[in-house]
Amino acid sequence: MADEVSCLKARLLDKETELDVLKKKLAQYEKNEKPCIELIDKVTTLTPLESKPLSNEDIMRYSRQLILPELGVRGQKNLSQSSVLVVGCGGLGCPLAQYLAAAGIGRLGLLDYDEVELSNLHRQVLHREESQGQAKALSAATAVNRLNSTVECIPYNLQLSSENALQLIQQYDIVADCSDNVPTRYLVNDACVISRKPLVSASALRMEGQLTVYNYRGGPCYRCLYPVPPPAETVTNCSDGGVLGVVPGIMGCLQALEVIKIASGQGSSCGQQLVMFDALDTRFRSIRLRPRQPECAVCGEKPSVTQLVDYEALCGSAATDKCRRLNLLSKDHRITVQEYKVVVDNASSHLLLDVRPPVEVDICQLPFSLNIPLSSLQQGKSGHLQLLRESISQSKGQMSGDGPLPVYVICKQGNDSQKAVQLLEKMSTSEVDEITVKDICGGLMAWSQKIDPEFPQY
Ligand SMILES: Nc1ncnc2c1ncn2[C@@H]1O[C@H](COP(=O)(O)OP(=O)(O)OP(=O)(O)O)[C@@H](O)[C@H]1O
Ligand SMILES: [Zn+2]
Repeated sequence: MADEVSCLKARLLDKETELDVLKKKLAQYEKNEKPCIELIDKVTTLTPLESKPLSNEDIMRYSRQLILPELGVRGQKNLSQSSVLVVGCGGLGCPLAQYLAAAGIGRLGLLDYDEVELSNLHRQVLHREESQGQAKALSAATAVNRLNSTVECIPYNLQLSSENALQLIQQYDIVADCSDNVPTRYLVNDACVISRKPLVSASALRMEGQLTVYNYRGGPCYRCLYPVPPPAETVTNCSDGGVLGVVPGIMGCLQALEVIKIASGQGSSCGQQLVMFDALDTRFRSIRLRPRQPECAVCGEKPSVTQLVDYEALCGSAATDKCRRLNLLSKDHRITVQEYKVVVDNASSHLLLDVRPPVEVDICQLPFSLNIPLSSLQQGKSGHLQLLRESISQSKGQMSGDGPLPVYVICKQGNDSQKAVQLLEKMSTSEVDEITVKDICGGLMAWSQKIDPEFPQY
């Protein structure tokens, strides 16, 4: 009888515990359904993080890393008292924020001015299909909060600029650059040097990635290595060059690793080192970087940059424009997609030259276009030049009048096509003398947006 009673009591206790867990879970789901995270559109003043002992829940949650001698209780507590500002919640920022939150970082500032798009989802793994159109900072913060609600998450729907960077960065212990443009890289660097914060920086493009920690323990800053910005037209981003989603995933994880080592107190070994990842060969290489440069404009002995400057002017490119529109040609060397549509509708004689690489032509193309990639024109590939000459004389033969043959050059967004126009103009063959060359502004993406909505966007 007594056995029976204690057995029933034990079963009841089990059921009650199960019920409790289910109730807690339900409450959590209900809480997460609501947008419980507040999006911030200006820099606010943060209170310092408190030092707290690890709770039993913390001990259980972090148990698998707590027992690592490299981390231990001291390292875990250091993590929980550290704050990290993530600049950019894209391909790098998503995996970085995810692992920092999972590891128990104290405070995460998630900064991005942009909104989630369908073409982000193959690599920006915190965002979901339902988050399309939502601010990336909010979408990332919601996902992070679902993963670890004990992490204080601050989503900034802001563009990092010379006006707000110092005030923001000064409030964080470590900064992670997960942005995708050169002006922001210089801005983040200078703000970190001026605020004396370590900068964990990574990049990923196509099938390659790079990682370095700048301004750390006397090591170089970004400007020590790259004192002068590259010419704007030589810089490629993911929407121009493409990227395999897992590559920023790997680089963002490496960034998380370095942040965790710095925040926990173990220290990073990348302070004067560039780690390069080649995804094609699945190989990492590491090179030692030159040390801090005494003549560096920002961290040198007599710095000329002591406050933030105009980084878009410095780099000759915008910090927000994802399509980075180049402006290499005068107006009379360009036509709009609407003007080109009139040419097509009137069946006026012309040659349409598509200078995209074949891999993009495979995705979509306008009928009757001649495809010669910009790279082939630049390399002066004889087969391709011959093809161009033949196409010009063929189209010229079909012309009714005597004037030069109009050649319209198109690419994805209207940058490469401008370079091609410049190249064709420099060519001094007699065939080229018989043509007028113009770039189609905004390229095929403008065609899709303004002329033919059925034409795919990519
Ligand atoms: N100055 C800045 N302030 C805030 N966020 C920035 C700044 N510069 C870049 N970013 C953000 O950094 C992120 C970089 O990530 P990534 O290159 O993967 O994304 P993307 O710009 O969405 O890519 P895509 O070029 O394919 O559209 C972007 O979300 C971008 O909005
Ligand atoms: Zn420097």
